Amino acid sequence: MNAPTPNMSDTLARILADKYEEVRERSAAVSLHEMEKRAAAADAPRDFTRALCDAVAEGRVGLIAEIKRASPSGGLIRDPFEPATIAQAYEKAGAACLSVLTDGPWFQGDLGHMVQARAACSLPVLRKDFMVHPWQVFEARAMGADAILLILAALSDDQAQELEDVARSLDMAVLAEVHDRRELDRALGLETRLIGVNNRNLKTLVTDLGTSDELIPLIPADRIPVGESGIRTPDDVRRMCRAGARCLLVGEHLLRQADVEAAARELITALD
Ligand SMILES: O=P(O)(O)OC[C@@H](O)[C@@H](O)c1c[nH]c2ccccc12
Repeated sequence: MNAPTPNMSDTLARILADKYEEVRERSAAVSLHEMEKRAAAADAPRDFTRALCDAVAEGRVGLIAEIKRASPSGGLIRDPFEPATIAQAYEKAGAACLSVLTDGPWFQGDLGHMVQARAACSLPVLRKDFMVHPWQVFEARAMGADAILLILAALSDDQAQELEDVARSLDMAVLAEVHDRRELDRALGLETRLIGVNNRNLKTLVTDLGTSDELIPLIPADRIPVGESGIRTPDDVRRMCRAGARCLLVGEHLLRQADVEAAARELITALD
């Protein structure tokens, strides 16, 4: 388990260097075998992909609403920060799924936030973290996660395949995230139908909705495109929809509003 060589001006590389270290420490404290047992004993997963498809079939935006306290680009985003209350607001607004940041050093996230959010509602929940080792996938399921994110820019083909296989063996959904054509081609080699196009470049942290305009039309019809990051307005939602994505992952804009529920509803109903 070797971290890619960090180029210190590259944010993703720096995050990954910390993540490999974290996984090394945590998997020394709890063995892979023990984590597998905990995953097998967890509550049944909620169907993440189905929740998105149902929303779209009903004419809504399939919103994956994100819960995070902070981010490297946005700084402290919400304070006070109450994952359970936010989860309930998103559910009331009609969100299809949740995404909860669990990375500590860079997002002030915690697996506890995910546990609190999931317990407070009936929505399927994605563990948003930098997954590099099967141990983390078992840990995610053990703590209740219904889906994981696989960031192609952070993984070799073999790693992505191995992590997808573990997730599938646990009946979890996989959101494969890309931000250029090469990564898209690699993601299409996986079995998952959920292909996320991240408008944020994880090296520079700059967002550009043009990334979705370019890549979403290239996604085959048997997959489910998800537009990710930098989406703020009903116009942005319609733009993603014109590109071909009716499923969207939105965080910062919603979390900066006093009335999270109204803000989520505004985006979910933007196609009406
Ligand atoms: O807060 P935003 O700009 O609405 O973006 C949400 C989500 O797409 C973003 O948090 C994200 C997408 N891919 C990631 C990978 C790691 C960390 C975070 C992310």
